[in-house]
Amino acid sequence: MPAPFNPARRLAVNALVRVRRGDAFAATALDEGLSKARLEPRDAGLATHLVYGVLRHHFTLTAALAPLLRGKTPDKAMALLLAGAFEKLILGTPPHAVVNEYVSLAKAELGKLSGLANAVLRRVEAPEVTPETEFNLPAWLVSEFEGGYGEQAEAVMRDFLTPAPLWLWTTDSGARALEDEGALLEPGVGDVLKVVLGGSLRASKAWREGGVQPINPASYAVTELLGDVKGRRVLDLAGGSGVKAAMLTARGARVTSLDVDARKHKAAEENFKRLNLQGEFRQADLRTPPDVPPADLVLLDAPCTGTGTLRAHPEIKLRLTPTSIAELAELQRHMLESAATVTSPGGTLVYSVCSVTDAEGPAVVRDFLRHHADFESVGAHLTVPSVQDDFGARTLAVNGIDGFYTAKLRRL
Ligand SMILES: C[S@@+](CC[C@H](N)C(=O)[O-])C[C@H]1O[C@@H](n2cnc3c(N)ncnc32)[C@H](O)[C@@H]1O
Repeated sequence: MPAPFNPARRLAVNALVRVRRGDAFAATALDEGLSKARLEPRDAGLATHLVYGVLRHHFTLTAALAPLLRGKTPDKAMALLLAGAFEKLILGTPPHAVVNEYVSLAKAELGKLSGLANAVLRRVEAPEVTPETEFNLPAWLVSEFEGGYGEQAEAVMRDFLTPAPLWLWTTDSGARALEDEGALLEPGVGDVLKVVLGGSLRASKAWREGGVQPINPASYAVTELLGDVKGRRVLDLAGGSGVKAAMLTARGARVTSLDVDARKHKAAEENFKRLNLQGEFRQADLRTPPDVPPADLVLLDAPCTGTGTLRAHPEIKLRLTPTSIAELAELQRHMLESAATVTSPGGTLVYSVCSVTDAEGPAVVRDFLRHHADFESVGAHLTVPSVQDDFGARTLAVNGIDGFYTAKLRRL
C-alpha cells in the first residue's frame, strides 16, 4: 500500500498547476479545490499557505531547483517540487518529513517520475542571493519599486512576501457577530479592521447578514478622498465588482457605477443585496466618454497591473512584463480623459490604481494635467501612511497595506 500523505499537499499542487499555466487565479483555483476536497480547516489552511507561499517565493524556488533539473519538467512535477522546496527552504519543515510526504504524493500523482521528487528534494538548497531571489521579483520590477518608494522599497518588497491579513470593513453589528463567533478584531484603519478568523468568512453570520466587506485599508482610503459623500451623487468609473461603490454607498452616497464587464456588475449587484445597499450599475466602455450626466464627485479606479497587490495576488508577478505596463498606461490615459468629461466644473475627480509603477500612476496624472489647464491637483491626503509627490500619493505598502497610487483633481 502506498505511504499516506496529507491531501492538502495534493490540492495545493493541483491548484499550482492551474495557476502557473495561467488557467486560474490562485483564489479561484484554491476555492474550487477546497469546495470539492472538504478538508479539515487546519488542512485547508495548509493548502492555502502552500499555494500562496510558492507563488510569493517563486523566483527563489525556481532558482533553487534549476541546477537539479534537466530539460522541461512536466507541469505537475514542477508544481510538486516547488511546494516541496518551499516547505524545506522557506517554511523550515524538517527535510526528512518533506521528502517522505512529497515522495508519497509523487508516487500517487507522477507515476514513473516519482524518483525525481526523491532525488531533487533531498538535494535542493537555498540559491545564491540576487535581487530576484532576495525580493522574489524580476529585476526590472525591483527597479520600479525602488523608483516608487526610494529607501522604503526594501521594506515594501519584503512585506509582499508575507501572508496578507484579512482586512474587513464592518458595521457595528457585523463586528459583534464576528466576536460572537470567536474572531479576533484588531484595530486597522478607520472602519477597516484586521481580523483573525478561525473558519471561513463566507460561512459566518456576519457575512450572511451583510455586516462585513473585505477591503484593503489602502483601497478604502481612496474612497475617503472623495470627502463627505452623504446624500451626494458619485460616478464610480471602472466600478467592477463594486467594492469601492459599496463603501461609498454605505457612507450615504448615491452611486452610479460604470464598467465594461457586465459579469462584474452582476457580482456587484449580488454583493449590494447581501450588504442591504442600493446602487445603479451600467455597462460602458470608458475608452470613450460615457453617456451619463456629469457629477461633482467622480472616482476612476482604473484597470492596472496590480503590482501594489502582490501580497494577496502573487501570481501577477509570474506573468507581468514591461509591455503590459505600457499597454495599461495607455488605457488609463484614455479612461482619465473620459472621466474628465463627466466631472462637473468645480467637481472632484479621484484617479487611482492599485499599482506602484511610475507609468500607471504619476506619469498618467502628470500628462493629464499638462493637457488640461481646466484641472488642478489638490493633494491626496490619505488616512493610511503614504509617500506624497507633486500630483498625488502612493500608499506605503507595508504591514499588510496594498500599494495604490492616487491623485485628487479639481475641475476649475
Ligand atoms: C481595478 S478594477 C475596479 C475595481 C472596483 N473599482 C472595485 O473597487 O471593486 C478595474 C475595472 O476596470 C474595468 N475596465 C477595464 N477596461 C475597461 C474599459 N475599457 N471600460 C470600462 N471599464 C473597464 C474592469 O472590468 C475592472 O472591473
